[in-house]
Amino acid sequence: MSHAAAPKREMPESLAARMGAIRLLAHVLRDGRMLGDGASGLTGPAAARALRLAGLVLRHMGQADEMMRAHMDRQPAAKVRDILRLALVEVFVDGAAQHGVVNDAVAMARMSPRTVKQSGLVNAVLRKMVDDRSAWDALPAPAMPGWLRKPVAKMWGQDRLAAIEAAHLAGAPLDLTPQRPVEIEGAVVLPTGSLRLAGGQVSLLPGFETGDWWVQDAAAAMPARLLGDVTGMRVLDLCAAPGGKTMQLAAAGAQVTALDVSPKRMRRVFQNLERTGLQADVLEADALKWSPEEPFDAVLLDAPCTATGTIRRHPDLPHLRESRDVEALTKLQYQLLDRALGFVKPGGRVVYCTCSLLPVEGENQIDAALKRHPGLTLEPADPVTLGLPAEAAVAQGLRLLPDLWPERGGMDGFFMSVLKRPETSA
Ligand SMILES: C[S@@+](CC[C@H](N)C(=O)[O-])C[C@H]1O[C@@H](n2cnc3c(N)ncnc32)[C@H](O)[C@@H]1O
Repeated sequence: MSHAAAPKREMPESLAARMGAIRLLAHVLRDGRMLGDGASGLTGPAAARALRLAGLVLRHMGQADEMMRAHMDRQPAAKVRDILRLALVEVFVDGAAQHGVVNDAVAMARMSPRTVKQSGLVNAVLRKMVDDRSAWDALPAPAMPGWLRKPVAKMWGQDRLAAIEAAHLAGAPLDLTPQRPVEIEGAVVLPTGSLRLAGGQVSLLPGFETGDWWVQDAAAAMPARLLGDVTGMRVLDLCAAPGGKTMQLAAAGAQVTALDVSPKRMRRVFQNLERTGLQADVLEADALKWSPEEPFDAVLLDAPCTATGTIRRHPDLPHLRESRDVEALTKLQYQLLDRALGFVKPGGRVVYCTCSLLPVEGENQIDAALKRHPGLTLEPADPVTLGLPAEAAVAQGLRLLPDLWPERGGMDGFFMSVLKRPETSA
């Protein structure tokens, strides 16, 4: 007797995306890797959906875990926990239909020998939890980890902290820095000159192939602008990759040297320059060891930092960073700042910036540098002439926070300052 092979049934996209989201959660929470580098194992719309779901879980994980603690005596194994987290967030935050979510959660638990025994538990506990909306609604709003909340609340107060955390939940729009006028349907021109879109596939937008613009948050586009007219100036972009600020400076007419220590990230600088047709001298070097043959007119130092100003677009960050990262980063920042100050001519300017919410990576670095270097001065930075809210002005420069421009969709957290070397060496 011959048997015809059973036709292979295609997995529905919703289940494939949920499985992809579970893989992404393991990638972040257990492997300590960043979201968004293809770890879902999917492509196309299912990959995008998996990424969105994993991001949603990472944003609301505190609430999901609290809900599980209230309904379960013992916490299940890591993968089962992720399956339950995803289901809770899909039902309570994303508004997904309960039965589909529960069925897929049970199906996912059954798929692996390590979790199959817990599929009954997933079914029973999930049915109870998804029926308990009032318990979910009573949970406190998602919050940043304590090591981040404390310094933010101390510096800007509880109300500002709550507004920043709300901005993180709202996510981020897509901002573009144009180098020439470009028409993109649905794009709004921000007061700072960036173009803002709700989202979309970047490579399909008009002007991508021709390099008319590059993706850059409106806040990230501000540090290079602090140098004013750079036409013909020799500017060093220190810590340059992937090259957002290099492109801005080159487009503004500077003779740019772009330096970064990471070969992988440097490839992005080359690709970006090639696509936009802009020019810069590109150097792969460690700024702590390298020295220029001739000092520069200006240096822009976009120092490595906790990147906590970008949590809106990177919900994995609070799960990947720890308070102990801060000490090593602040040390590297002041070393890099001292190097940058040594790379400019007497009277030359150094823009120091970080995409961090933490004053120790921003305001405090400038206070300390002014103490370390007698004769070093602060140059004024006026937010209003750049199109920013007046409240962005602080003693050390400009402080941008994610809750600024709430009606326009916010901006990344950023700190920036302009320092001027004395005309004569002390
Ligand atoms: C915040 S990112 C720079 C973003 C970039 N300025 C832009 O606008 O696209 C910080 C960069 O510092 C680089 N970096 C870290 N330590 C460095 C060092 N010792 N020397 C040179 N670059 C370094 C990292 O490789 C990373 O690309």
